[in-house]
Amino acid sequence: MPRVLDWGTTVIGQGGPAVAVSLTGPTLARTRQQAARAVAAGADVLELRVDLLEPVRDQVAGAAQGCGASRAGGRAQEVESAQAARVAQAVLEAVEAVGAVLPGSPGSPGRRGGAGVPVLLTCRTAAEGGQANVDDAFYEALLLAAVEGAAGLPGPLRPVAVDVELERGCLERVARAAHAAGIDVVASFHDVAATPGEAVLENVLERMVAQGADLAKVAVWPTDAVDVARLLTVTARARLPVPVAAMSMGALGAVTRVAAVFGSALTFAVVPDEEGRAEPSAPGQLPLAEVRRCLALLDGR
Ligand SMILES: O=C1C[C@@](O)(C(=O)O)C[C@@H](O)[C@@H]1O
Repeated sequence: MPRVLDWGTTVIGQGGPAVAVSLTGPTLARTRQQAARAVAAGADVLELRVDLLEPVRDQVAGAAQGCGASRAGGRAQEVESAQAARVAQAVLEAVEAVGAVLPGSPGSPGRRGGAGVPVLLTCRTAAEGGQANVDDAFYEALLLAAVEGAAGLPGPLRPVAVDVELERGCLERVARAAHAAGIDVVASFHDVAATPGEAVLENVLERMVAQGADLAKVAVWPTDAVDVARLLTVTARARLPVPVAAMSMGALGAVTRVAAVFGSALTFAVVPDEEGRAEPSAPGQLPLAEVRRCLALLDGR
């Protein structure tokens, strides 16, 4: 049996998939509204997609310029980590802004307690379909600075987990720092163009575990139903010591977001805004209420 993750009000890896809602901004005010709506709609996890937030993107854009100039001047590393620290500061301000609107849950004190719905901190890189156009060294420096800063936040404001892309090459080092800070690690693999073969997907999951993942997550693009079936097969067969989350993107893959029997421990849904507009963080995400209904219908127990 894989380990169960205790994320305060949410348990991952037990009793069907937890439902996450991504906060996509782009302004901090909008992010706060999205958080409040998602909580009211019953989200189990809030994913803060900082790569989509204007204040963070502004800092990243400034950093890219600074790094280009510093490379020419030969002080690349020093300037890069100073820039990463500045971006991390913008990330932490967003974390605090969201944490401040979450209702407290007096029954669950402690490190993962106070704030009710747990927050997953994600900075998705451009190569994986996100907006953070940073190189691998910068990505690592940013995550390390963000984790270090997050460790200093009061428990109720602290993200319960940080997302780390396997293919950016820093999972093991970021996992070590995150664990020292009491923060779990969601290892991610994204293929926004295709669904790799079974052996590749299995290898991805194994590498995630070997490098310190607490949750192993893959999101891939299907070109036909066989791709979707393959992802579900890999998910169902996975025998890992940690929970697995797997989703096939787009309309074709939507079934993977609502079919609990294959064993995915986490699914992503949207909560429409006051005008009924949904802002998915990836194609194929369905409204939270429908996801809950499908999960109950297709429960399989
Ligand atoms: O990794 C994932 C899954 C996802 O890509 C999806 O397909 O729902 C959405 C992302 O925001 C999240 O970080």
